[in-house]
Amino acid sequence: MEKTNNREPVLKIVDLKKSFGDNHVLNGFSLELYKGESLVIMGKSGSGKSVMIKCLMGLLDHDSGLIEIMGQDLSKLTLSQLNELRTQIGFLFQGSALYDSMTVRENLEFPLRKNKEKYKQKEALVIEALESVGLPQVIDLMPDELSGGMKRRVALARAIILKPKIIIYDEPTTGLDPITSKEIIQLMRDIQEKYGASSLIITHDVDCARVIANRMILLIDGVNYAEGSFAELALSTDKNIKAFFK
Ligand SMILES: Nc1ncnc2c1ncn2[C@@H]1O[C@H](COP(=O)(O)OP(=O)(O)OP(=O)(O)O)[C@@H](O)[C@H]1O
Repeated sequence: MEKTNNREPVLKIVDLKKSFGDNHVLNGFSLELYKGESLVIMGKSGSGKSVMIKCLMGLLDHDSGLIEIMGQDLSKLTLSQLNELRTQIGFLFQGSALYDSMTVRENLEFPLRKNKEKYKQKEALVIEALESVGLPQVIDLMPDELSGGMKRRVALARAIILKPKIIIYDEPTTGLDPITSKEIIQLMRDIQEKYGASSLIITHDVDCARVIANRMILLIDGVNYAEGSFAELALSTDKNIKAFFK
C-alpha cells in the first residue's frame, strides 16, 4: 500500500554504507525526500553521488543501511516488484543519454514498452510529454538533428512520460551554456508544478541549486556534511561549505 502523504518521505535513505575494497565511498549517508520537494545533493567529483543513485535504483547492492521508496524497503522486493517501482521514478541521465539510432518518438516510447496499457496510449503520451518540454515539432527527428539543449529537453520528456512520482536529475545542466541551463531549470520547475513530483537533483551547478533547491545536502567523505536551504549554506563560514559556493 502506498503510504505517501505530505509528512511521509517518498524516498528515505538511512545510514547508507558502500565500500569497494578499501575505498569507503558512502559512510552513513542519509536523506529524506518529501512530496513536492526539490532536494539538491552537492558533492565533489568522486564523492559517491552516482554510487548513491545506483544503490537507490537497486543497480548496486549496498553494504548496510535502509533504502525505502514510497514506503517500500528496497532490500525486501522481488525483481518484478523492483521493476514496477522503477516505473514510478523518472531519471534524467547525465548528458541526456538518448539512443542515437532511434527517432525522438522511439526514444520516448522506450520506457512504455513493458506496460501494455500505457503502450496502447503511446501516441498521446509521447505528444503530451513533448508538449510539456515545448518540443512537439521534433517528434520524428533523430537525436543528432537536435541541439544540446533540445536533447536535454527530449531526455526530460522521456523521464516524465510515465508521470513518475519521483524524478532524479543527474547533473541536469552539465555541458549546457548559461542561457540553455536557465531554460532547463525553468522547465524542471514547470514540470515539478505540473506533475507534483518530488525531485532529487545531483548537481555541481550553484546557479541551478539556487533556483531549484527547497533544501540541500552537502555530501563530503560519504556522509551528510551539512544540510539546509541554499541561503543558509551559502552564508556559512565553514571552509568546506564555502568551497561549494565559490
Ligand atoms: N563499480 C565500481 N567499482 C569500484 N569502485 C567504484 C565503482 N563505482 C564507483 N566506484 C568508486 O566510488 C567512488 C565514487 O564514485 P562516483 O561515481 O559515485 O562519484 P561521483 O560523486 O558521482 O563523481 P562525479 O561527480 O565525477 O560523477 C570513486 O572513488 C569511484 O572510483
